[in-house]
Amino acid sequence: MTVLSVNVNKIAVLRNSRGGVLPDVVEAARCCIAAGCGGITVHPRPDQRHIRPDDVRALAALTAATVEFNIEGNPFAPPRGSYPGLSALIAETRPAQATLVPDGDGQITSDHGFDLRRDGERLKPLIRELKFHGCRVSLFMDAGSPDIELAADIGADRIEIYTGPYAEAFSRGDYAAELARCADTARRARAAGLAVNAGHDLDQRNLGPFLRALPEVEEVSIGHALIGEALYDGLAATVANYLKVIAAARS
Ligand SMILES: CC(=O)[C@@H](O)[C@H](O)COP(=O)(O)O
Ligand SMILES: NCC(=O)COP(=O)(O)O
Repeated sequence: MTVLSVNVNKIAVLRNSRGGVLPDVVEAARCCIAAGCGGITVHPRPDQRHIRPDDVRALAALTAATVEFNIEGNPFAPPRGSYPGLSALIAETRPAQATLVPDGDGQITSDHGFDLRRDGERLKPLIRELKFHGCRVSLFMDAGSPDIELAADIGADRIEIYTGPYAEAFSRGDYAAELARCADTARRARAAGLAVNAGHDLDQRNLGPFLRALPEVEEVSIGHALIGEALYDGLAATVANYLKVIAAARS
């Protein structure tokens, strides 16, 4: 069954907007876990616009005996202030999975995958180090990328298909081509011995068609839409709704 990993970045956005401690990121994660999600995801960024290093530490403790913890980030981003760098944070907290994403600070969100012909050799030792810390390593990749097989060559365990273009096409009602591109990317990944994750802008409407077309997907990480929908329907009920969408797609 495809695992739902809830990204709680947006809880931290709301918390940081007032400079206090509420809403509590750990309490939100606890609620998602109690509702049945199989993982918690965070994307601590050097500018600490939302998830901070102490959030990562607290969530690592919460998830240690419950569900998978997935930390996303750019492994090339240098330490800044209390942000120790992705590798240091992972060495300290030992998450089940590290998802490497080539984001810069100037981006409002993730909007592209790796160019492994440019960055593959630089990533190799970092992937080795993360695996030494016991992490499964996933690389954020564009659907249709020519570099999928390279991800396996440099030691990654999984790819995460960037589903932003699919979600955008779905919202336009013209998504067959993007979905086929994602499905072909998943097929190539599996043929190269990689497992397949997926994420970005997935929601309760576009998730079902996506999963039906990609039976290989091991994990979807979903945050922005889920937290937004939870403002209307409640967090536990929204997580339960996503689990129903996943179960229906896999039945
Ligand atoms: C890699 C990915 O698609 C998500 O983790 C996205 O980066 C979320 O980051 P924000 O919550 O900062 O938009
Ligand atoms: N890897 C994708 C993720 O963690 C959440 O992305 P989004 O649902 O916030 O767009």
